[in-house]
Amino acid sequence: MKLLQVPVIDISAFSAGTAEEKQHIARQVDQACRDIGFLVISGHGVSPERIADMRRVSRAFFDLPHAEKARVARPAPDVTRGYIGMEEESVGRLRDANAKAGDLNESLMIGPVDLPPAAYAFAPEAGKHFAPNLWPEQPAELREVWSAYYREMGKLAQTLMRIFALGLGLEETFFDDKIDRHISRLRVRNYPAQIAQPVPGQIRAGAHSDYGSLTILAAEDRPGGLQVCNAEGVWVDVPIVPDCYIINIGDLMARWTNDTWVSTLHRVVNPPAGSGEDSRRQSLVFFHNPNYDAEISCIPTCRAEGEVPRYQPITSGEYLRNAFVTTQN
Ligand SMILES: O=C(O)CCC(=O)C(=O)O
Ligand SMILES: [Fe+2]
Repeated sequence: MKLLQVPVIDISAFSAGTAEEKQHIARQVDQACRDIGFLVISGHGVSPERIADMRRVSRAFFDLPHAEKARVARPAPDVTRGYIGMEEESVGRLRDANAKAGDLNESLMIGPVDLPPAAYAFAPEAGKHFAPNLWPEQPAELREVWSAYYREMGKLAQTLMRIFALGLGLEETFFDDKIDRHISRLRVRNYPAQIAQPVPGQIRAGAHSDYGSLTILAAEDRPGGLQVCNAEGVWVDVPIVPDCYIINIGDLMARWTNDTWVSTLHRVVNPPAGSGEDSRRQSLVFFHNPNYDAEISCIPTCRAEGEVPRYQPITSGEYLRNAFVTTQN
């Protein structure tokens, strides 16, 4: 039986657990990634204070006047840094070229906070993946709080990639050297309360799949939330469990696994009309991406002997650049 709802999985025993405990976690994660592409994790080890700090400084940023936020506006469509205003993006465009309505959220985004050696970070093949971050002047503590969170997400992603490796029948460390210079992005999305009615077809975030290896999302339980399209084509709500993260895999991971795992369509719907101020919602989203030069070619355990892989090898950096430029208005 395929999972049709997003499962909650406790990963706390992974780091110091027995081989059997690790396998148990990895098998549950493998099933979630095969069937629905999403899971909720408890026992991730990130402190509630760290998450609360992120929420607080990010909210203060979004409360600034537009002109102040625009000082760190994203410099170009393929430079995934800085501020993107309301309706400046339509994430639905990656799957549907006709998705025109702008998404009803604004966001701020950073990339790596600790650079590898310059010869690697600024090699021609690196493209803009190590472009400098654009730090707002206010609130003054944002830089420190976001940097610490970025580092912590990098560590949690490594643990998750180890669980993934075991789940895929690989050595636990299979992904380690492919993600040790990861080009991940941390993005906070602010979904303002909806006072005016959206135009027909316009929602908080259009139906899309994520691009990279995995996403770590701290969402809020507010009217107008996250839904995923399950294997029967039904939109189901993702449960918001206190102190848990929502994890999903992205297109690059699906490709890596030869579509053994699914990168699932998801969207953020509008709150019911009249929800008022209570419907303001903030998401902390960490998009984990492998090193730009990691070759994404069919993982050996993901195809039968003699079977031809579905996709050509491609580097992570090239794959991601193509995805970024498709969705910007
Ligand atoms: O805000 C959310 O719950 C999801 C956001 C999302 O899907 C994304 O940023 O890719
Ligand atoms: Fe997403």
